Parts: sequence; structure tokens; C-alpha cells
Amino acid sequence: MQVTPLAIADVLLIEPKVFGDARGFFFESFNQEAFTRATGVSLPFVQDNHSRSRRGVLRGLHYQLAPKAQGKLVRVTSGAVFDVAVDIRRDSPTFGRWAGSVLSADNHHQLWIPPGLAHGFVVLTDTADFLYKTTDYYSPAHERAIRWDDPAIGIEWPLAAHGIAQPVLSDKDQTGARLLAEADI
Ligand SMILES: Cc1cn([C@H]2C[C@H](O)[C@@H](COP(=O)(O)OP(=O)(O)O[C@H]3O[C@H](C)C(=O)[C@H](O)[C@H]3O)O2)c(=O)[nH]c1=O
Repeated sequence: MQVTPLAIADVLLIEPKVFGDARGFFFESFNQEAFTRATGVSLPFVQDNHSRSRRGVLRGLHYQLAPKAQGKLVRVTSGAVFDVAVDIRRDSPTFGRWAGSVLSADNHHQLWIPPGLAHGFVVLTDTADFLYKTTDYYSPAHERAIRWDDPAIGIEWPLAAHGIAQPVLSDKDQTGARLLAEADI
């Protein structure tokens, strides 16, 4: 397993060891001991999630307030997404900064996104299956959203390059997301 910090130091790109042969491939998509040894993260995971979306769907930027903040270990098992974490920890030296990476069924890459960050992704292929583990349970009362297009964050979503004129958002992400400067964090 190769672990690489991104532009936000504790957002980690994880490249698992993949065993390919004439039948296809095998890799350990999660191993608690190996994950903790490679990342230094020992938080337990309590929930697995799976969403499927079509090209242009953008889910996010979402987070849960303390004490229900979720760490997320995210991956894609079909298609490809551009996955983004945003540092919304007021005391962080990278407050307001974003970090992104393409996660795909082909590259097997995963991202570790620590509790306290906002997270989202846009789907780059006809469909994408997005699977992730979280370190705390879903709590609607603690869930908040930040606008995907907040100019103060300036995420460089690769929309045009993938023929996406306008992302497809949920009603909640259309109307309930705030600018970082006005967000409840
Ligand atoms: C997240 C979640 C949702 N739900 C229910 C609530 C809604 O009835 C339905 C769809 O939820 P939502 O539209 O919030 O799903 P996403 O837009 O994919 O939300 C996720 O998107 C971004 C990328 C994230 O990082 C978060 O994990 C999460 O906010 O599933 C549950 O029952 N449990 C859950 O853990």
C-alpha cells in the first residue's frame, strides 16, 4: 500500500497493492492493521455506504458537525469520479484549501478524508459506484453542506474536460448549501 499526502496534509491518497493475473485482479480493499500502520489512523469504521450516480452528478460538499464528524475512506468500484476534500477546520493552516484526485475502478485509488473536512465528488463516466467507510454514524441533525462552486474555495472541477456543462445536484445541494464564509462549521 502506497500512501501520499495531498495538498491538505492529512488527506491521504492510498494506492493498494493489486495482484493481477490471467483471471483478473485481487486486492485487499481494506485491512485495519495495514491501514493503521500505513496511515497512522486508528479510528474505527462503523458504517459502509454505497452510492451510484450518472455522469455529471455532483454530491457534496458535505460534512457532519462535531461530535458526529465523520472520517471517510472512499473508493470507486465502477466508473470514475473526481473526489474532493475541503479543509473547513478553522484552526488548520490549510483552512479553505481543497485537495482532489481521480478515483476509478481502473486505478483502485482510495482517499482518506479525516473528520472535520467537507467532501464531495463529481462523476466523470456514464455511471460510477462510490463506496466508502465512515468513522461515525449518519446524523441528519449534524449534516451540513457547502456550495460546490464557492469562489473562495475555487475547486477546479474537471467538468468541461468530461463534457459536463452543468453538474446535477440534489435539491438539498441546490438550496441548502452555504458559502464557506457563512457556513456552520
Ligand atoms: C449519507 C446518508 C444518507 N442516507 C439517506 C438520506 C437520504 O434519504 C438518502 C440520500 O442521502 P443524500 O442525498 O444525503 O446522499 P449523498 O448526497 O450521497 O450524501 C453523501 O454525499 C457526500 C459525498 C458525502 O461525503 C456524505 O457521505 C453524504 O453526505 O440516503 C442514509 O440513510 N445514510 C447516510 O449515511
